[in-house]
Amino acid sequence: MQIPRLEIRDIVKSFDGRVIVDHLNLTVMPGQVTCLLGPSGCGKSTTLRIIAGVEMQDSGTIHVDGQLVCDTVHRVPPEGRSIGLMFQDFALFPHLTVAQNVAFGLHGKDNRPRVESLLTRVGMLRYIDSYPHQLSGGEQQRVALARALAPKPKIMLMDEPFSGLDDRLRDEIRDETLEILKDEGTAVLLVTHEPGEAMRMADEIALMRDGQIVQRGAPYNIYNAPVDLQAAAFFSDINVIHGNVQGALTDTPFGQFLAPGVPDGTDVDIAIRPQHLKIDFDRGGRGPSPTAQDGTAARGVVQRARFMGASSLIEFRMDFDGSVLRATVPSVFLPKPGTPLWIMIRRDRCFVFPHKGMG
Ligand SMILES: Nc1ncnc2c1ncn2[C@@H]1O[C@H](COP(=O)(O)OP(=O)(O)OP(=O)(O)O)[C@@H](O)[C@H]1O
Repeated sequence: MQIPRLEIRDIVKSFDGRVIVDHLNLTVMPGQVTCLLGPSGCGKSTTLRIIAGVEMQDSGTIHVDGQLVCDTVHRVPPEGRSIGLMFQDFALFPHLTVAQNVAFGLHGKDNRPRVESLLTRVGMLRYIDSYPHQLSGGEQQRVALARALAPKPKIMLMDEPFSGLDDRLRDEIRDETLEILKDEGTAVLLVTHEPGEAMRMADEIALMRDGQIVQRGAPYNIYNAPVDLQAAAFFSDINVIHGNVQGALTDTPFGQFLAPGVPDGTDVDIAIRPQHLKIDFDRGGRGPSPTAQDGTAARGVVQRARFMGASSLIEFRMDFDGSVLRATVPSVFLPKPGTPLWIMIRRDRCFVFPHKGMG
């Protein structure tokens, strides 16, 4: 069995009596990109700082390639952990040239050929004698990557390193950065609060909430099989329909939904992403005749329709209880407010959870 490049076990960290990292376990395999994804304040940066060795955990262990680097007794200092850092606040030194900044990553050794080869790798060789203020944000980011790669780290920790860049440049730089890190076989642990960024970059997403990992998996699985309503809602706007279970089934205005294993009498939330609502015409009030997979159609009236470029966002007020549901459809369709339409919910695209509220 392959040894994880990074393994953290049962890490706990409190500040002022408040638990910020709560028995957290995480592994990253060589060449793998794992994104620690979660809302602001859930403890992502603290976790990364503990792994880097700039913060000390209260309990738990960290192993790199099977070697213990930190428990509560034994502690390898940050520079001995084979860990590279690209943090938002870990900027280039303004008074040093590009070459000197990269050489800093070599622990100050003035190894010109190695500096040149790193700068070539990130496409920045021609700026070797420039100063940071002469570079754009994206160029500075490339130099920061060269500096972080210089000591050949086994693991790269990245804390929202691209958030200062504008959208188009950010996509370009992060794709390039990942390609380089994968080529080098570096394991990457990247912190972000943006689901889109995590899905784009990660081999595996670790979804974090209140200091704990609530779900781990490939982006496709996390998006399509969320562990609870909050996890579903973290990735997109979400529609929720309420029901109550009787005999493993829930009756709703959209027909019956399966709720296997849920005890009778349990209130459930049925969650569906806006792009998975199916819309059909009114046909003089008769509506469509849906298939078994679509369940029953329910009528709503368009309250608002917004053109969003590739798609339209349509808000319906539902006849059955006046609630609002949102659908996204290709933007060739932009109905007028007041238009009656019928909505169906695809059974294979919705998630049924026991009702807990959104916390
Ligand atoms: N040194 C510290 N002393 C006291 N509280 C701290 C310290 N460091 C972090 N915290 C608290 O721990 C909580 C989690 O912070 P952390 O920076 O890890 O969250 P995060 O998930 O990275 O959030 P963000 O995405 O906003 O950076 C916050 O409430 C923060 O105020």
